[in-house]
Amino acid sequence: MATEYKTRAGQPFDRAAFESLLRRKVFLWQSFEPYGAVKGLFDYGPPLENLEAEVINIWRDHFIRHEKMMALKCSMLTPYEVLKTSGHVDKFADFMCKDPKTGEILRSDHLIKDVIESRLTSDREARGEKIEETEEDPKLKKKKAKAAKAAVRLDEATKKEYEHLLATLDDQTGDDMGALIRKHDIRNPTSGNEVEPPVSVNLMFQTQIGATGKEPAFLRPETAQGQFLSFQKLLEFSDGQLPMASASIGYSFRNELSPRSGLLRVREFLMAEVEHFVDPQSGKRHPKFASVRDTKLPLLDRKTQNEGGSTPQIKTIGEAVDSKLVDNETLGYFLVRIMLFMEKIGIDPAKLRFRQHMANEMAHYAADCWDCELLSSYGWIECVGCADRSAYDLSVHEKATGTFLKVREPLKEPVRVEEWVANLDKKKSGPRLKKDQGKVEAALKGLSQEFKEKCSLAMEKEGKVEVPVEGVEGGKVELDKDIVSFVKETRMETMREYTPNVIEPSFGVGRILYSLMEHCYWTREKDEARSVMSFKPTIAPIKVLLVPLQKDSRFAPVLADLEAKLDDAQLSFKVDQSGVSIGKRYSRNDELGIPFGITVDYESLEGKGVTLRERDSTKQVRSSLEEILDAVVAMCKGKENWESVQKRLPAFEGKVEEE
Ligand SMILES: Nc1ncnc2c1ncn2[C@@H]1O[C@H](COP(=O)(O)OP(=O)(O)OP(=O)(O)O)[C@@H](O)[C@H]1O
Repeated sequence: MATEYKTRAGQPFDRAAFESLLRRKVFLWQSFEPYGAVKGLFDYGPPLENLEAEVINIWRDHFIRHEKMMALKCSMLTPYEVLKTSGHVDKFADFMCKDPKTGEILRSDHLIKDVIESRLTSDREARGEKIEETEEDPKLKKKKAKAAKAAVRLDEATKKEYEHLLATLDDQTGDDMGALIRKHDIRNPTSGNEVEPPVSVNLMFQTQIGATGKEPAFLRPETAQGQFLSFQKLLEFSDGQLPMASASIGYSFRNELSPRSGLLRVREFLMAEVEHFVDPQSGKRHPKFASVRDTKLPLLDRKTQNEGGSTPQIKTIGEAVDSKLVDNETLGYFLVRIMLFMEKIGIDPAKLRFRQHMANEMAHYAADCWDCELLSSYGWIECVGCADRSAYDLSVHEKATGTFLKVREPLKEPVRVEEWVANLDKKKSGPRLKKDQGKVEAALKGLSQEFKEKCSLAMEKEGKVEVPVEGVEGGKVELDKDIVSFVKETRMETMREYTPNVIEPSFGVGRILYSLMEHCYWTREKDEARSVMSFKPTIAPIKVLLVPLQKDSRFAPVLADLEAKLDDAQLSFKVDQSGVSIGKRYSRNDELGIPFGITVDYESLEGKGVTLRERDSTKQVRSSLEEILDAVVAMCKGKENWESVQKRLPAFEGKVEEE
């Protein structure tokens, strides 16, 4: 569906102009440009690198400090076995279709989405529907009229089917997508060729540790596994108390099949992930849920999507959790905290929604999953995944390694427990089982009560049993009554052991930064459009612009004083002493999103203060250097806003020189 994407000032968004600003002001560029650039890899220039640092600072404060999370830094290089156990080796894949004639590789869901969306656009053009608000542009008008002539009108049933298909695309398996491609004659849009059926391709970058090749490894595709494998240390650090949470900020790598949409789909990206461990018997309640209960969120649920809808309902998180729309309090608490974080950094609340995962989209072990999606000129994009991963990860790693990854908690009252146990006579079994001894021991421990009871009966009857054992030849071992016995034992239990469940908010920092830049971008309509990046003062990459009225060495002492004071206040600043007019200097720095400009003029030399200009309103106030600096520091630390500064400091009465 065509999204009428507008800037914060309500203007049609001009992506070409926006991208040109990003290039001109060196926010980012494709990596290794002199060698022809590599798709899906980007370098950040000073404005974006600083913006990222500011956003990360707020993330650390909002999550790690405020929620008392345990920050971790885990290795990016990950042994094969870890990711085999987690399921990534077998399942971390996307479906791709190959164009057999050109060799082009296309991601199956993107291919379907692009073709179906373009058919729907063509249908709207054929119906003469207005697609974007750029109708006034005569060139575009002409282009549209031409497109409308060539456009293909769909019948109502097909149109409905296409709309439903797009709303439910995330729910399709590889086979489903193959069937859709055949049914709707979906071809490679660039060549017009038919494509081969979807095949699954793993997205991890494989490598090896050491030179022998004996230790295969991957660059991690997420930071989570390192956090799970640090579980015991985390539990020790939190004095054995749950709930507890770890957090990690670091790079992840995915060999995306068709990187596109700039920073939205790249092959190397910064993630900020939280693993919140909770006792499942607590009903996954959150101690601070009451403080967020009445917060309203835009929630697009699974049912609405299944019916082809895309409009979220506004509900309080209290209502959503009470009605079980959101599975539990902890998940609900994090959805609210994610939204508050987004608002804190300056994301437009009208361009944010939470979308529930469809049944097939969710990992098989997940209890519930919601994505925080942000609207950009590319449509709604997942920027944070918030999943309830249940006990899956800790359980599989415990099973694979034999490491205890549970919580042990004293019971209020001892409980009498009757259970079947398998007793292995190690003296006798050692020489017979040899290297398999450990594996058999682990397998016997893992047998269910039911299976152990059956084994005891079989032993009595036949004197031997067959037990499944992972990692041995044939996958099973025959054991006779000489070396193993199955008996029912009664004991008093004083401790409870359980595997915590994990709620995981997972942030893609690059996607958030890109959306944020689009949300902050607008143009000042004057003789010609001038672009502005309205970054909040708290996150702006550079906080202050220092502009002497003219190139004149007499300004040097006041500038030096200002610089020292800004430095003392730990505020980043830029001095623009170039010969061009003040207005031009302001406007070219508006493109960098510098929120405040301090102008030093001849009156400043007589101790009559300096002028402070605010980027978005272009309004100015004048006061003593100390008062202006106090105001700037307060606004950059988020302690005061421009409205209140304007009330307490006199407006600048002189000529406001804007280009
Ligand atoms: N290729 C990528 N480029 C940039 N950010 C990404 C990429 N893949 C994932 N992310 C970010 O990491 C977050 C968590 O990853 P997750 O595994 O949930 O994503 P995903 O469901 O695989 O994303 P998608 O379906 O868009 O590929 C996402 O919400 C997103 O912000």
